Amino acid sequence: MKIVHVASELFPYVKTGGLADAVGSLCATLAGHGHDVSVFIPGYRAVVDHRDAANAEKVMPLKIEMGDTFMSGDVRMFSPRTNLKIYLICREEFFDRKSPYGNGERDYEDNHHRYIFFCKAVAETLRLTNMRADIVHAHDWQAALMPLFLRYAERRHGVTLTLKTIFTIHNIAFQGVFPMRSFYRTNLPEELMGIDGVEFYGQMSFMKAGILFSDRVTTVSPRYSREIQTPEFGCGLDGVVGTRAEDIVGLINGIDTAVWNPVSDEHLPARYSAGNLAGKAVCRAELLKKMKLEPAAANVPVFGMVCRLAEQKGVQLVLANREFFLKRDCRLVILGAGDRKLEQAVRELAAGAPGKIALAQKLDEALSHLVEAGSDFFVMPSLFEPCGLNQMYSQAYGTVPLVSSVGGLVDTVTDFNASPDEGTGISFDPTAEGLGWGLKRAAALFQDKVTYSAVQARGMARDFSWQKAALAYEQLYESAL
Ligand SMILES: Nc1ncnc2c1ncn2[C@@H]1O[C@H](COP(=O)(O)OP(=O)(O)O[C@H]2O[C@H](CO)[C@@H](O)[C@H](O)[C@H]2O)[C@@H](O)[C@H]1O
Repeated sequence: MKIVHVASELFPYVKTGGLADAVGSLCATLAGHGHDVSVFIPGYRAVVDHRDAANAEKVMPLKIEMGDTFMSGDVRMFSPRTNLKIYLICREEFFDRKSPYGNGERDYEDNHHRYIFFCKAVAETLRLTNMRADIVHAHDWQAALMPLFLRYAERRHGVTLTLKTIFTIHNIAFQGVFPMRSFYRTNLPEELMGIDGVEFYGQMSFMKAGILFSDRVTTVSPRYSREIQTPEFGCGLDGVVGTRAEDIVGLINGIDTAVWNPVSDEHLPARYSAGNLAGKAVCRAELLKKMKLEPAAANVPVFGMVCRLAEQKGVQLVLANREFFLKRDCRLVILGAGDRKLEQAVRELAAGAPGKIALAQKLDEALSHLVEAGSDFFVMPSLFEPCGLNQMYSQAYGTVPLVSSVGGLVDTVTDFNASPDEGTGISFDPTAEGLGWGLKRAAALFQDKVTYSAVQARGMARDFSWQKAALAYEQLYESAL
């Protein structure tokens, strides 16, 4: 199949979160299965500067209609492996910036123009290169206008650009909602400004367009596909999602076992497997040392957390349970950055318990591997979680995950109290009390080494590979065609 992916992030070129991992691994796996895969991403500074892009071929210049004006840019392409081509939509004014979406304090004010340009440029490239895709698969709000632009370009030019369009919701909390006055930049028919189009409470919603106008919609876990049809999790789009109930399917993400594998992980000071966990103890000691924490005896649990410091990730629930960490003999390592208030609160928590609690307030891919490997428990008390990746990394690394029972966390972690013979982790309600209860159960479990080892071993034996996960996408593409 000729498959085109359109996304704002792609590991290892640009990553702010799980979207990059998911798109990167899915595309690489599909290419490995023999499909002809092209991925379009914006030519952000980090991507253009990446060594793989150094010899990118200039495909063509672009002139994109943006309302009553034309904006120029260019398309570059490189191929990091057989069957996989990465296309960069470049326009310095839009994408040559330090980070993809904002300056850390606020989002860029022209994000709507940037991603309208991006999507239009992808449609134009497909047309001018005569790519004739079987499937165009767009991810999240930044690519959500793809189905509309493709179908209108086809109508306007009398061509077929793709047979089917797929839209994946990685996180419905980020919708790309902008003032309706930006609609004129799309050059789409005015009737689309209404309630049956992109209108969302008087504004324009990119994500709504993706949900309504793609041939199929997917979410990144079965549970989340049901949750977002309810007011509690739908972020105002539950009604819109409900209209596509027949066409929506939840496909669980996988993990890239070439990158996330304790047997071969190059970021670790020692490697290990389910059969020989000696290396895990080395990683644990190294993690504590690196984070300037006191060494911990074998019966003192090390809790790890890696995430965007955002409400979604339940950081405030950890803060609400500060007494647990302060009073018990344990260690807590948090790697994360994001919301300024949460950063400040976690910094204060760590400052109040030197030697016991540490925060690394940055994005650090290598350290994230060490936290996964060196912790005994991974803390993930998300308020909502479309899929979540770290709970899967944790199981692969023999680190027992503590997760709230929402979204993909329900689909990927089995609670050991509820299922003593199958449990791979600890789950609880997404509340401060829920996490408190989970932490107490973790502390008790850690003293029972036989049960802890059994839970750990079952997690390590699970197959979360993309080899398996990508099959579901291949079946979806085939059934859509
Ligand atoms: N400070 C830091 N340093 C290094 N690495 C860091 C980091 N902070 C986070 N990460 C990494 O970023 C990724 C986060 O992935 P998640 O899937 O858990 O969440 P995210 O909410 O970003 O993704 C959204 O999309 C994905 C993909 O579909 C869904 O799984 C998820 O539920 C949804 O919210 C992991 O690889 C993690 O290790």
